Amino acid sequence: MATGEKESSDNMISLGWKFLNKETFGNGERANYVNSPHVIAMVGLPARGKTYISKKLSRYLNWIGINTKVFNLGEYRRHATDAYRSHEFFRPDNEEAMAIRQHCAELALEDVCNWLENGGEVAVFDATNSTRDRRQMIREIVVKKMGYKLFFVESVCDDPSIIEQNIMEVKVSSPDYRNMNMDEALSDFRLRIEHYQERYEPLSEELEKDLSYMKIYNTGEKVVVHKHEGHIQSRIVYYLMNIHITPRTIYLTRHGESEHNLQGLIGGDSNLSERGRRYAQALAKYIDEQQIEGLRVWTSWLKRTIQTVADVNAPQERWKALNEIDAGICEEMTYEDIQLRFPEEFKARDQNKFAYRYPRGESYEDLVVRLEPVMMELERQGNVLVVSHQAVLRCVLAYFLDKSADELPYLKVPLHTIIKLTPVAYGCKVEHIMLPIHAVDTHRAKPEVPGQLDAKFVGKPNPNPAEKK
Ligand SMILES: O=P(O)(O)OC[C@H]1O[C@@](CO)(OP(=O)(O)O)[C@@H](O)[C@@H]1O
Repeated sequence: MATGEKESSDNMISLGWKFLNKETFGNGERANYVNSPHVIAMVGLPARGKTYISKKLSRYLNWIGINTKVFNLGEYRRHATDAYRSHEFFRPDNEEAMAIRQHCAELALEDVCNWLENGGEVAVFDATNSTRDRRQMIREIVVKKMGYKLFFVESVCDDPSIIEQNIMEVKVSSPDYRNMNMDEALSDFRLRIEHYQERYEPLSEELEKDLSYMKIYNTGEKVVVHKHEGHIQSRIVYYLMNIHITPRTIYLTRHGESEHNLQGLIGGDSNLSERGRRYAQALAKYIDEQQIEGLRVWTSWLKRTIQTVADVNAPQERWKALNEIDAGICEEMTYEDIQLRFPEEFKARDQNKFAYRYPRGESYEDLVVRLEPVMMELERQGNVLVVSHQAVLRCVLAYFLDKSADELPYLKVPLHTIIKLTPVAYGCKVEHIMLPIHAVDTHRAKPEVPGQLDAKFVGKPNPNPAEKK
């Protein structure tokens, strides 16, 4: 069987809906599951979390292989008008400013269309789009002229504490307020909201019955979905129903050093090494000291992760989906074994590590598909410690840190290190906590010449490599 093929029809099941529009994987291209380009247009008053939703949604869609880009109208406006001229600029009766704002919206939509014409799949139009006229204009261009799908996402929020938090976290540090002190910026921003409020027309079931949209009230307290169409829109609705903004922390770590790690063997299901066991104890102590409220612990089904959390005092769940990448015919070999026995395979992996699928095994791309339900559940949870493996945690990190498919398989996830992720504003704060127990380094950087192996991995061929499993 040629590299990249998977032998059975369970392929269709395991890779699920990705197969709707594309037959092959492992060929260097990512899945293409968008039939026609989509525009997701945000709706809502300022400080309702539209940019947060846009960025988060775009990160998720890119991670699952849908080429997505955010177009933020505020940036076009800042570009068109050299400096921010106070809330007055947003008064509905300011005709000069209105003309500039209309022009900026047209420019942004032009860029949206150009981008979608050139291979983009989903464009997120991050603007207030708070009047029916504006939404009509978007519909004329996006649906009638270009023939794309259009889906509105409205964020409705009347909880003053959420609005206040949003203003403090992101608005006062906006480039608009570069030359203003915080109090001035705050009161200016509140007046800006009032100007929008004068003309704000929420999406209406009676008056805009032909539009496809979803409305999210108070960051998810209630959700209304109207005429959503097709696969992508269902995914978006499902995703946005699962996310929350309650502060929490996610801790990621690989298992302690394993016996296989010591021997340079990939995959398998070995026990922890002596140093690995010491890491397990140190991890339990660290977690205990942190006093993390409501912590849950997730591991894979493999012995090395389960042993790593043996002394961690918190409820535990095992996820098969967190198991390490299946290296197929290369399981329990060293990189050197693979280079010697399957040189073409070894080289092919270096040429496109994300898409490369081990014969009878998996690719990183497969891993992302397998991990999608885990990430969705992670979005719903509070504090979680995820104990998994090098390849799996690269995929998890790429999701949180918005890394591309090219960067993903080379992200560094060293042994005996806790990676602490805390959501902040539009992204994630990352801290690396290295516990002081030495471990081997299993990271293989992208070689300059595909198939090349650096000294670190040479000289320990496995005397008894596993035959095909
Ligand atoms: O994709 P590469 O860089 O080969 O890394 C994945 C490999 O990392 C290893 C260690 O070499 O992970 P882990 O020890 O976390 O289970 C292998 O099991 C796995 O095949």
